[in-house]
Amino acid sequence: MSSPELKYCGIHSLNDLKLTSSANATYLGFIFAPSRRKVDPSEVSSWLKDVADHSKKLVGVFVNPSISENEEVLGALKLDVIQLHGEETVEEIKSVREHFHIPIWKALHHTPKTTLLMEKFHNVVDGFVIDSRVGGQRGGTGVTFDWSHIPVYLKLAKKYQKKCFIAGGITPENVQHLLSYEVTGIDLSSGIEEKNSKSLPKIQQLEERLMNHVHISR
Ligand SMILES: O=C(O)c1ccccc1N[C@@H]1O[C@H](COP(=O)(O)O)[C@@H](O)[C@H]1O
Repeated sequence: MSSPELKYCGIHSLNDLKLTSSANATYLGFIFAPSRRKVDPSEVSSWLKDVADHSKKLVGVFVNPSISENEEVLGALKLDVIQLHGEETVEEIKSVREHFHIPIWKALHHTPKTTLLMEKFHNVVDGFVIDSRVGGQRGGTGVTFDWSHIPVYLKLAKKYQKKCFIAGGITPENVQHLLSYEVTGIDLSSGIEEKNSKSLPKIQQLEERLMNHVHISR
């Protein structure tokens, strides 16, 4: 089994960026939507100049953005991926693709309709992020969904040759259980935070567990 791709999301300070840049995630995510983790693109751009390692892929998380909102962020920051975490339509996603020509991941909340939505969106996206639905919250909830549904999501993503990240409430404590589903991507924000900031001990604990799991599985 190969190691899942890792994304650390909700980086919202220079210190968060320093900690996550020197860790082992491939992707770092920034929230450009209403959230306590919302960041300003020009601020992120200045933080990036302060970190030694620029090799991470940068993901911008948006909720129902207008093209001009996307333009404002992409004008200040070179993003590698746009993550759409709202109720964007197929037509809106197509329009984002045509404007920006970078990979798009659609976040879908785990509900009885999620597989139908994967079928609906697969032609216009490069990947899916499956997250928990908690009331009206968009993401960053720190709550897991019923993981027994993960195999269905992975199978569908594989059929359509799309990336599939599992999000929502993943922590160093539960990641080993998650790995038993042979997930292809892990996306977490709250689970590596302490007092609302990214925590080095939590990142280290999570990565140790990921490494041990891969080692044991060989
Ligand atoms: O993190 C946020 O505040 C957020 C706000 C609006 C949309 C998405 C958001 N985060 C996404 O939520 C999951 C991670 O959540 P968790 O904290 O690990 O439970 C991830 O997809 C983030 O991109």
